[in-house]
Amino acid sequence: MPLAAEPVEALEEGGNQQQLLLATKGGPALEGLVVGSYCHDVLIRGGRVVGETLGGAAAFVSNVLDAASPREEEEQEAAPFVVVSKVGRDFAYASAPAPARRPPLLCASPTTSFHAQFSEAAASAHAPDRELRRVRACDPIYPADLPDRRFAYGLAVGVAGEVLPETLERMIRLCRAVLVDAQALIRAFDADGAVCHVSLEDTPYARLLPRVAFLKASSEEAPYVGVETARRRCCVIVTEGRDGCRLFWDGGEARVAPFPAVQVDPTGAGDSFLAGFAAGLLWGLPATDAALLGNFFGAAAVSQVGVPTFHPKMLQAVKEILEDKTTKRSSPCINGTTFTLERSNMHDELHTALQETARLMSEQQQADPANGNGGDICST
Ligand SMILES: Nc1ncnc2c1ncn2[C@@H]1O[C@H](COP(=O)(O)OP(=O)(O)O)[C@@H](O)[C@H]1O
Ligand SMILES: O=P([O-])([O-])O[C@@H]1[C@@H](O)[C@H](O)[C@@H](O)[C@H](O)[C@@H]1O
Repeated sequence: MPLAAEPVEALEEGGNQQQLLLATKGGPALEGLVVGSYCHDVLIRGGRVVGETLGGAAAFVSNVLDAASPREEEEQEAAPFVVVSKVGRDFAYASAPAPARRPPLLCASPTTSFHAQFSEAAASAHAPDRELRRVRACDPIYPADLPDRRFAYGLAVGVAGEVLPETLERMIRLCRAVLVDAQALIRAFDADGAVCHVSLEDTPYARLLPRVAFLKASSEEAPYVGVETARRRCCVIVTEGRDGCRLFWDGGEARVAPFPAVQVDPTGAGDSFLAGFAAGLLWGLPATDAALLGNFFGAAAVSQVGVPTFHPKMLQAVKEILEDKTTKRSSPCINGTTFTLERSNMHDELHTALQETARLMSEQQQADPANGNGGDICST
């Protein structure tokens, strides 16, 4: 599959071309660009507020990229990626790890805020598990808000329509490969702020799809994406909650098995999936194998309320598995010229090894009363 970015020569707008070339030469080889705003999440069940947390795909994505990206020993602190995010002066989580590490741009408008209303009944695998209402919206992210330099990869992860079509286009110009969350493209909001969806084909984003590498949608969003049309333009990944995910491309498809999890809060599962998937590509895995890492971090996300904290032992185990199973760390697919989509012959081994880690972590978490989760937010 060809990559999305345009040649460096095309980067004349908005900056000095020579500077751009220098920045690319001197910068980290696998620097990423994450575009989407942090937000406030209020979790509500039965008319009662049961949680208030940092939200926004950018927060969940940063958390997983920092945890799972391949890194040299001396880069322990933070993985090489930039976050372009906007919040208002009311932002309540400036000292949380993700915003503290990569501070958002401050705006006069308030921080984007969502109310997530969970149904009283336990969610089934594919039924919507929550109703989302956007109660406040921060400014959009404009093309001029993005840094003037090249990136190995970009993640377009808006939650409230903040990634404008022209901003996505600019990302495609700056990044060698762009991964997009469909929720950044097809969300609309009714008069009350309730999230609804529009058909991707009817949006200005549709024409950009052939220049996108991967488009991720939840099974609720998939009908609005139009998988059969979209798969002819880029690789489409449909996440299916506790059932894992499927990949669709022009001429092939694959199902990728899930990992065990005790769900306490489904918020951020899709975001964490996408970041785990991107990390898998950075490790040099083919897309179908990288989706295993997506499923792993999606499962880890639902096991905690809000942005999850990963146990260092779990991360060490995952890193050892990836070091053992990947051979191409020095030339990851995301930095090459094409993507391999089909599963490798060690797909099942990788699943088994990660599953063992997921099972151990899940058991530890259930046994540990200090994990602070206090029960399942999304069901009674
Ligand atoms: N209950 C669960 N058990 C295990 N894995 C889960 C569970 N819920 C979600 N996941 C993982 O997270 C991914 C994204 O979840 P999904 O619910 O499909 O996305 P979204 O949060 O966008 O609605 C899934 O593909 C799966 O890998
Ligand atoms: O749960 P998920 O679909 O991965 O992503 C979520 C968004 O849908 C939601 O709008 C936002 O408020 C959450 O913080 C989270 O980013």
